Amino acid sequence: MTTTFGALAGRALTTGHGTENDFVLVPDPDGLLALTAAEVAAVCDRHAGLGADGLIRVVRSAAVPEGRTVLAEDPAAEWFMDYRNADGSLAEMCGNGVRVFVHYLRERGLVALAAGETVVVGTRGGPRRVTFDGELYTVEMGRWAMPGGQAAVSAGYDVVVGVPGLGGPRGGLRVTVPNPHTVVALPDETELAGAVLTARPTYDPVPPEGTNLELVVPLGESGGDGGAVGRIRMRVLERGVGETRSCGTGTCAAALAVRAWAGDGAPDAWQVLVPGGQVTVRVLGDTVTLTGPAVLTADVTLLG
Ligand SMILES: N[C@@H](CCC[C@H](N)C(=O)O)C(=O)O
Repeated sequence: MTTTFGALAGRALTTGHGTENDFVLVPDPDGLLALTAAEVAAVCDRHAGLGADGLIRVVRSAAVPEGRTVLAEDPAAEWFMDYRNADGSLAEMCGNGVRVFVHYLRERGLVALAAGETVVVGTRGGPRRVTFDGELYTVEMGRWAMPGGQAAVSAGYDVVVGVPGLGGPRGGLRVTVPNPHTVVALPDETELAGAVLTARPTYDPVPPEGTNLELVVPLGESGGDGGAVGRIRMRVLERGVGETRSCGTGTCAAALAVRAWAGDGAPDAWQVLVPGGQVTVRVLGDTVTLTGPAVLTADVTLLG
């Protein structure tokens, strides 16, 4: 029986997760690996491979063209997160993955990052500043956008989404962070639980770059010393993966959509509850931050 791990066979890899959105980390500091989509899909396969929602190649920015583009914008971005979805497709950004990536760099001594310090890393979405507080990582996720603009927010939606199990089409709001998301609000957790995310949803119009889909239930707001905090329950269907237990960029999109729907006076801070845990999203004008945990689970070697 042969495997399809190709260049990844025999290599020392590490697994980890951020709120149970799980990844295989592949060290390739000098950018010598030419990974194919088939190899990535084989490693991420949950039955015939290691199993993961995505693969992250850990490479010096200077060693790959996309990393050199980031370095031109921010020379401090020594390391580049080369993120691939489980089907081998590329994505602009991974909010849970970037925390796990920085945790890996710190644990392996590839960056010095004490509590309270910040590191800049490269991603396809541009440079990202990540701060370690001694326990959690906060990622400055960059600029967000709603492609449908104020008209979509006022209407409440700019895409009609058909989700199996929901019994009829729903309105969705597009949000880019900068990868594409469509957020659909549901009235309660019973309806959320009834959505079937193993079957393909329909979109009208069809998003040209594909989309991640977040189903959200707003759970209200509570006051606190730092101001009001909103809470959201979320399930996610990731582009290039399937249903996952968390999606960092998706939690940002969810918070941004619910905040926009709530209108003036809505909180800037949001706790987003996902099947794999919870993260905090803070909206800072036209940018957003994401705070959450990162865990490494195993060092493994794939057999050839
Ligand atoms: N899980 C990620 C998002 C990964 C990329 C996404 N599937 C896409 O194709 O846009 C996250 O934590 O943000």
